[in-house]
Amino acid sequence: MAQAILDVMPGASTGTVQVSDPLNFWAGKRVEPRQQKNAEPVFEPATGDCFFLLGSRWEKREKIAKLEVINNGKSITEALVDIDIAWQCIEYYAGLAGALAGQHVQLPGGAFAYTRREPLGVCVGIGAWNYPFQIAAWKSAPALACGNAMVFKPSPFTPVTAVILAEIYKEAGVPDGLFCVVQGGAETGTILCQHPKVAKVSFTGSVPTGKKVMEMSAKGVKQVTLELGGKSPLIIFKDCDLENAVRGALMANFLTQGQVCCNGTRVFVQKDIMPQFLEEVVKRTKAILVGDPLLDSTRMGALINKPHLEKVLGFVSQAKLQGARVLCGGERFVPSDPKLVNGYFMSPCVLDNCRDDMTCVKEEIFGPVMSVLPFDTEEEVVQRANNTTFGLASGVFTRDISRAHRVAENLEAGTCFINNYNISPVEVPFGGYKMSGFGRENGQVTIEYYSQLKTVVVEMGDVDNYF
Ligand SMILES: NC(=O)C1=CN([C@@H]2O[C@H](COP(=O)(O)OP(=O)(O)OC[C@H]3O[C@@H](n4cnc5c(N)ncnc54)[C@H](O)[C@@H]3O)[C@@H](O)[C@H]2O)C=CC1
Ligand SMILES: C[N+](C)(C)CCCC(=O)O
Repeated sequence: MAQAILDVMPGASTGTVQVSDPLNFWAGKRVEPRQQKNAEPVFEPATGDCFFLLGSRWEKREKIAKLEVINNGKSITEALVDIDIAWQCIEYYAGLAGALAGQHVQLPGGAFAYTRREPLGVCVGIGAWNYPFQIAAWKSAPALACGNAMVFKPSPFTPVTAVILAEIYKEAGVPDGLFCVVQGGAETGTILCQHPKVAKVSFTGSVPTGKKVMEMSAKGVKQVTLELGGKSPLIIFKDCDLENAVRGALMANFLTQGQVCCNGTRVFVQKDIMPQFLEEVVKRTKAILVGDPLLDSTRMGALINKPHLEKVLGFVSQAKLQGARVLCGGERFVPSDPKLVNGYFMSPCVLDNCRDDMTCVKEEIFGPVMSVLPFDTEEEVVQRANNTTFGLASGVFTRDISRAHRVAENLEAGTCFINNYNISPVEVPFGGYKMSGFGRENGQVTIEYYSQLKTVVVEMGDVDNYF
């Protein structure tokens, strides 16, 4: 089954593919053309081509990415990466499915026990709108690999691409009902969390909703994974490679229009290098091309909706009132293309003169707004970095290897990036400390969150009876 799912995931072409094709994850392997296995190809009348059964995987990748752009507003460049991360995730858990194993435990007198890793049953996935396809893959791939069924509810703001994932699974031969998508908002989510036949809920979203999901799940003693918000620190020491630190700060703040839970939005910069850092980061931020997210040249698309754009702009206004200085951006952006004039675009913003007690530094903005804060010493910055109820991610830029690992150890966060930020290889666990949630996605450990362990105890002799 896992192999069948991979056969229809985007990324690789059908037929024999060239080893030299760096974009092809099946490089060098023979992949059976899908139409040989399925006699009923589905044609797309609008374009005349056959999307799911005949189009090369490479074309599918592009089409799903375009749908994700329309779904979410992020740039096509980022959407393509999201689709790649999704198939990599499915490939990874497809591989792990065959590696699920128990333990054999020898007991006295020839008796022994063994453990079996068993599915939980029906798992519910509830997604946020910022990575719609990727979140659906991050939740469903380990769930299905562990033998569970999943009912997935995307955010009502981004209902489209989770359905495409369901179609891919179906085409691969996943039985009806094993991965279902239900649409809806809070009411639908509530029904799913309260349903007596649901064994587990994996939720990605805000802290307030996460608390509700946990409360509802507690009533049915359901397992929960919570991937919630963040206000992550990025610490830049004066001994860093400044060029890379600036790149890291941009990666930490401006992906998906800044609507990323693990973003490093509190950028602590050691005072000695503050002027150089600000000059470079502002220059680079001003150069970010905002506009039509379907164009290859665009680097930042539109925010998710009008109320959210207004909320983010409101954070910038409040920051100004509280004494922050806007070094660039922070305004509604109207592209010259007439068809985009009503879009929810804003110019990416760098705030200087920030203090730890400002709202922009304390609260999750979930938009393209970087707050820069000066610091003097390592001890001081670690204490300030940890002074938050969140704990999703963190980052440190330094050339001092001892310092890097010492800081990583002392930061209260589920991830610490050293000399990089916001990369997410499927092999490594992702999840929060403190109010950013618990449980993990990605990595081998996620198997633990989608399976349960049965112990089987085997007696080889007589029963030792006390009565
Ligand atoms: N840690 C992580 O991996 C991520 C966390 N987030 C967080 O998500 C937030 C933004 O996403 P939103 O979609 O606005 O969050 P949200 O919490 O409003 O909604 C998330 C999902 O929960 C559903 N929902 C809403 N009320 C519910 C209820 N009472 N019961 C069950 N489900 C319910 C929504 O329909 C949606 O599918 C940000 O705060 C961000 O930090 C976003 C992406 C990733
Ligand atoms: C892919 N990455 C690391 C940029 C973000 C993933 C977490 C999220 O869903 O916001």
